Amino acid sequence: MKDTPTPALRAENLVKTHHGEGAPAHAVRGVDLCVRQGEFVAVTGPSGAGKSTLLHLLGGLQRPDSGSIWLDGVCTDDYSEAQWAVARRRRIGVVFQFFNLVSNLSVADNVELPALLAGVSPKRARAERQELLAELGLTGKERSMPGELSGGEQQRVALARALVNHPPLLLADEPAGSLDSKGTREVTRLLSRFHQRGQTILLVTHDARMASTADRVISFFDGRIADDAALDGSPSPGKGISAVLELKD
Ligand SMILES: Nc1ncnc2c1ncn2[C@@H]1O[C@H](COP(=O)(O)OP(=O)(O)OP(=O)(O)O)[C@@H](O)[C@H]1O
Repeated sequence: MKDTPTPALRAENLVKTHHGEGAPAHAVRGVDLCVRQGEFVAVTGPSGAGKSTLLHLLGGLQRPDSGSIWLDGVCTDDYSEAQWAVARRRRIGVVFQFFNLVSNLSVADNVELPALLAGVSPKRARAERQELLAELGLTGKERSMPGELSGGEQQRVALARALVNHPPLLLADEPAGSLDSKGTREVTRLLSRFHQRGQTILLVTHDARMASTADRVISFFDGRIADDAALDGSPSPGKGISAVLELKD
């Protein structure tokens, strides 16, 4: 019998309701998800569907009301904030729409920081940073401050920072959402390149062209997976729209 490889990420029956000023927002309403090692999954769907909330849950940036998440087969149910922080340093890279770089640190320091926090030697952190910045076309920008860079350059720095510790999983929340078409093409190309080298990626995007570069596109609607399609035509690994319609009947 063949062994099934451990998924990079698995979620079971995730539920999250936000309690803000108005009525509660049922952002994620019972999501099951499995992402294979090396898979590139895009999550699309209308504004307010719950995509960002899902990504925040998967990265431990928000806690689900119920449900479980496994990273590389390890259940995170009992993770403390500190354990999630360590996971985000070593196992999960995260990039956001607005880059979230530390504005008073240089490009080099922004990229090296997660490596140093993970206990990597300064020499090794410098070498990793140099290699990634070269790969991302940012050689010569090491001493620049984030505010001196274009949006596309800042997002490439954010990608370098997210990948400096070689995390097995990259979560990207609208990474091109504040970029022009050139910046969007750049980020799309880079994600594809990292994916081709084996990086597991979960990408939230409104951009259909960007989503089409993934192996698999999940359509999110009203807090649920409405469709889950492998783009190469192989059988879908998750629920399809029919399952959701059945659920609603
Ligand atoms: N911190 C919060 N407090 C209260 N409500 C929230 C919070 N975050 C999200 N929501 C609500 O939860 C729902 C899902 O939001 P979410 O940002 O996850 O959707 P989305 O699909 O990512 O939307 P967009 O594409 O516009 O970013 C929305 O109704 C939103 O208003």
